[in-house]
Amino acid sequence: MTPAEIAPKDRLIVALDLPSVEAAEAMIARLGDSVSFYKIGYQLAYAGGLPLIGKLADKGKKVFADLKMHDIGNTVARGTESVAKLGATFVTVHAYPQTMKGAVEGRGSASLKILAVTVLTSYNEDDLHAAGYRLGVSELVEARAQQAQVLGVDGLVSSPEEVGSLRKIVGHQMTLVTPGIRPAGSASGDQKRIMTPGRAITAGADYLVVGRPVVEAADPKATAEAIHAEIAQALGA
Ligand SMILES: O=C(O)c1cc(=O)[nH]c(=O)n1[C@@H]1O[C@H](COP(=O)(O)O)[C@@H](O)[C@H]1O
Repeated sequence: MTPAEIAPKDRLIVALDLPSVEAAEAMIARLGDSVSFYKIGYQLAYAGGLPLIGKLADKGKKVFADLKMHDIGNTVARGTESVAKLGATFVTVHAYPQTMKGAVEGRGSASLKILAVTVLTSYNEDDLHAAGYRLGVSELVEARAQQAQVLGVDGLVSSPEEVGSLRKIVGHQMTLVTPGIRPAGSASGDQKRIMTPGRAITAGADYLVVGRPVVEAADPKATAEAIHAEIAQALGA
């Protein structure tokens, strides 16, 4: 499937940032058919949530295993080899050359797609500087995207602010996934580089990751459906 063929509703990835498998299953039941793609990250994975990947896949849902791996190349390669057996569609690694190379090697011929996290959406220029980087956000995102592309990584995670320039660099060869999504009026929380769903899609994102605005909403299903409508409108679908 080319990116242009992804249905508006399948472009929303709901982050199951919840404290237990029970809480995640209750949220999945509330969202029902409205959500087709889920993300399992630190909070749920470390609370016993990894088997949910296979369970969701068996029900026809897609799962993004947001494990943000970063270690010596061999460890990342062997870890990716294990993740590839869980049934996930995407897995994240941090966009360091050895890490990305290890993940691509460990994935081998499996269908799992490797996404490289460029610069976290909670970081701005000052945060990068404090972490010891000399490049600014857009320069570092672009440099890492170029390295990821050369190493055979499948997609990039960035804020929607960088998606336009990333598209120019990687074309449609790589999948662009953007967290830092905030429907108009919702709290930004710890996110610093944010956009509304409609603007992120217009900027060129393939998939939007949304956590708290959906899972903490009074009506998560209605909120997810409103995001779908905004995505469809932005696509002119
Ligand atoms: O890899 C990610 O998904 C990710 C990368 C990034 O740069 N920023 C970011 O927020 N995320 C994840 O996306 C989700 C965003 O959640 P909310 O801020 O609650 O919408 C969280 O699960 C984060 O771990």
